[in-house]
Amino acid sequence: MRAWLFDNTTTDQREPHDSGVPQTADDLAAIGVLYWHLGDENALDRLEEIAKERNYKNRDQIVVSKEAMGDIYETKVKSFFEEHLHEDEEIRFILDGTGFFDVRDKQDRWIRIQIYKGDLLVLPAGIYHRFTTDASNYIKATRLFKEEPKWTPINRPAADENSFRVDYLRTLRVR
Ligand SMILES: CSCCC(=O)/C(O)=C/O
Ligand SMILES: [Fe+2]
Repeated sequence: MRAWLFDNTTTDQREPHDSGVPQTADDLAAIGVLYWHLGDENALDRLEEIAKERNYKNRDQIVVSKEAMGDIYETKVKSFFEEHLHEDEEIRFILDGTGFFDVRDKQDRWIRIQIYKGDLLVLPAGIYHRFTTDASNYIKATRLFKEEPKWTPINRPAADENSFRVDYLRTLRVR
């Protein structure tokens, strides 16, 4: 994982958009974003331990690529990049490839998080975020869920009064 403040330019979303201001795992933890690098050896055993500790009961796999998605790839990548939240954690273990998750910090700036094979990223319920593939146009991930998947993305600003959003902001003490 590597993270930085997004530069807010409007060129292709798949470019790094690196402002040159790095962000650390502690900066992410301050907004409730959890990160582990599970490595190559024993990564799956470690994933099972964390899934047990955190009660992640369900999972599936997703491949985001032109090859896997065909004609819907570009539409799908655009929809992942709409600013949204979920009423459950978004939990992704990266099996292969790379991509960018953008999350809003307390000052409403975008932090861009580049994720790699062996990374486990957990976004809390209620955080505004978006996802894009990078220039490689390929990522393969395990998606984990506490219960049945709650897929529905709730876009900003419609989600501003959502109770999961309000609760999340309370945990940050910004509301
Ligand atoms: C690397 S997983 C693809 C992105 C995704 O599943 C999602 O829900 C983004 O918000
Ligand atoms: Fe999402």
